[in-house]
Amino acid sequence: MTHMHTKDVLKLSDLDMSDKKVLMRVDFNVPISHEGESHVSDDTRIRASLPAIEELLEAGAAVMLVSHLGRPKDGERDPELSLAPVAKRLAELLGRDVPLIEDWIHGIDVEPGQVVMCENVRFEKGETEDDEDLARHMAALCNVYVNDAFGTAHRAQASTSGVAKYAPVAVAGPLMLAELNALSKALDEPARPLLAIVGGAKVSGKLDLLDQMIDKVDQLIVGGGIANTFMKAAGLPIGNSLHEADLVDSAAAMLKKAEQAGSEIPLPSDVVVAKEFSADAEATTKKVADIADDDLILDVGPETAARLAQMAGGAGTIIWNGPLGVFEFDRFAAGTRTLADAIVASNAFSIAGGGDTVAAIARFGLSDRVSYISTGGGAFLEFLQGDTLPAIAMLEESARAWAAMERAREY
Ligand SMILES: Nc1ncnc2c1ncn2[C@@H]1O[C@H](COP(=O)(O)OP(=O)(O)O)[C@@H](O)[C@H]1O
Ligand SMILES: O=C(OP(=O)(O)O)[C@H](O)COP(=O)(O)O
Repeated sequence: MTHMHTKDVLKLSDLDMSDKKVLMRVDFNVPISHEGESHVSDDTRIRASLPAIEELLEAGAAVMLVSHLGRPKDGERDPELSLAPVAKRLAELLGRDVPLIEDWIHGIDVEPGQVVMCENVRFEKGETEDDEDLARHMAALCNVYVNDAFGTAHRAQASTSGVAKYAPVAVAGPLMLAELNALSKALDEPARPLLAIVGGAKVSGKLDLLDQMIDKVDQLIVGGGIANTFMKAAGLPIGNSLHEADLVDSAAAMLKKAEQAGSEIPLPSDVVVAKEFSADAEATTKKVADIADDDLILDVGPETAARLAQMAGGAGTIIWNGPLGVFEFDRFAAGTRTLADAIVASNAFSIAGGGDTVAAIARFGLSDRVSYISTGGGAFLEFLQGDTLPAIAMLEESARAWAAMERAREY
């Protein structure tokens, strides 16, 4: 289905990293709990980056880590989105100090064999717009830029794209390469039927991808805010639930397209609703027709969950990004849990990814039973479309420039 020739990018072992200042983009956009002292509630993405960090430190590099966390307003410092809990967790995992640098864009003091964490890159104005000036500042911090952030490879932003243009050289990290290889292999000739499950809260980014996906997969299950948008498109009541009003028309067009292609997108017949978005809100299970104007749909109901679980049981390959409901609240976790149980009990090759999806699977204790856990969610959905991800395109460009320079040296 998709092919990635990893020879087209440079990797860590292609360069001498000793005494080099290395700026490495990682995806530490992890779930944070603010109950008690703020802490990382799922560290999968941090652990996945340890091999790259350790390899660089062993090679004698000075390591500066850059990541975003959440979606602060461009250039605004939201204390709830500080990477402080992440730096703390990373320090525990590495067994060494990891200072968090608040003001880093104009220069960082870091010695070979040392690692520092830069504060949330989305606190810097222009990051999400791939601002050239910001990208140049980031590039000026380093001798080598490494991109190991597969989870953010679908974003063309200053720290994932622009910086690679201006840094002396840009290379792919080991997690980035491992993810691309594993997903290419798994999705090359998938066992059929191929089932995709797309749920969660990032409706606008993901719903757009479904149109092409309908042509590639045999079955599609939607959940979370995406399912709500489809329900509205089908004329069903959704009360006050999360959805994307601007995309209702395109959801309606997709329902029609799927029906014509003979691959129905099943919509919930029952749901679990609440009157407020909170862990101890009263949970009521009802038929879709009974949803009231002030209801929030926070999970699928048991009848729907059983139907979706049955679909998972019959699949040859399952691709899953995005929980079916608000699994962080126990009362609204049953739908996601039922589906996760069915996925791991099936004979399908299962691929699951995304910050929250992976956290849900870990919460249910099922991580070891999914065939492949990816650190990417939206990134692997975009990878599925078959186009080169923007961050990878930049690494390829840098590798071409590097090769040209090597040839010129031989002249
Ligand atoms: N019906 C719903 N209403 C509001 N939020 C939802 C609903 N269903 C799921 N969610 C939320 O979606 C979030 C995950 O969405 P998303 O970021 O798209 O997934 P991922 O991080 O796995 O890619 C979870 O925090 C979950 O609570
Ligand atoms: O968590 C991420 O994506 P995911 O929710 O699809 O797993 C990435 O860090 C990208 O974050 P963004 O969607 O705010 O750019």
